[in-house]
Amino acid sequence: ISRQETFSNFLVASVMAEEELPGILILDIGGTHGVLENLVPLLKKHFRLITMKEFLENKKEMSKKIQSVFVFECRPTVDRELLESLPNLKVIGNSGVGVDHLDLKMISNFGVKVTNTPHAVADSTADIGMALMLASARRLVEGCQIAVSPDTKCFAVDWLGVEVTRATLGIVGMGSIGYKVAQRARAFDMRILYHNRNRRRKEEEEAVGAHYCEKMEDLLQQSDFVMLVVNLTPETHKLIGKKELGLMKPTATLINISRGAVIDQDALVEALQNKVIRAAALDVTYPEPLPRDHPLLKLNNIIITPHIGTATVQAIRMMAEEAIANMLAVLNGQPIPSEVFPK
Ligand SMILES: O=C(O)[C@H](O)CO
Repeated sequence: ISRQETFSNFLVASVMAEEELPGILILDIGGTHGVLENLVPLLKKHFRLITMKEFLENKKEMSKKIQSVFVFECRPTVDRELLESLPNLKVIGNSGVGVDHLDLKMISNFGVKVTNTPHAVADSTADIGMALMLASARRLVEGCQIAVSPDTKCFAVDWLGVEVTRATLGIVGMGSIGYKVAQRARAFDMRILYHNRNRRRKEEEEAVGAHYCEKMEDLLQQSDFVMLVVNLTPETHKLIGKKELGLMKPTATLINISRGAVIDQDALVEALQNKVIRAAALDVTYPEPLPRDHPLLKLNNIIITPHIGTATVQAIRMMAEEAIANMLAVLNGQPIPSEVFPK
């Protein structure tokens, strides 16, 4: 069954009056430039939307109606105070795959389920990984700056890039996003290595021509491009530090599309300053955004994008659809497509 079909099974337009629909509270990071507003009609088919303003103005009545919280854009968190004020809350639908901003144990102690959207994010996040790899390899950002500067020199040999084609890509974290990256990298004739907690099935490895490295060190030593696609957990916090950067080739590029805290940023600054590695391309940092005087922003062998892995018209909508399907499944007592559990 295609992803779209799976979602639409759950997306039966509601025939209930707005008053009878389960109440949903939306948490967002603000400044969404109308993106969230575009999702409102979709949410309204299945839920009675309760805005934060409405909730705060009439807490007593509103809090009883809220059965779901929709966490838009992965970063706002749900704290104990909010959980204590929502006695009928059953589910937190996170739009996005990463749930490191949520305290899963605490939430589960309130009897509330958490769901995420691994399917909806996979293509767009894999695309941003490829985009960062290509942009860094071919020095696209510098190229743009040179093209618009008054003393443009075409074919400047002092800023040559490197080729992605036939290079070795090491994927750290071969979940659904990592696998999509491998599928794309195959089209570039890349040699693909991967490191994962669990080895993928033989057929899956063969389909993309990926070789398993039991030890991450082996992958780091051999790769021209290392792409980080792991979830942020206590085990992956600062997974890449001074020692790991030191194992990489001086010509290698580090790409991060997972979470900023997977890299020890101080060690990365040092490695980039001392040319321990060639370059880095990051869609994620900590904090986000970085303070304007952060040393990473002063380097010229780095590209940083502001966590835009899922910032496409299609992904945002699919994330909302997948989150809605999850939340409705919880509320209707059906099997939950993507539930996340505390470790
Ligand atoms: O976790 C994810 O899916 C993305 O980071 C969403 O922003």
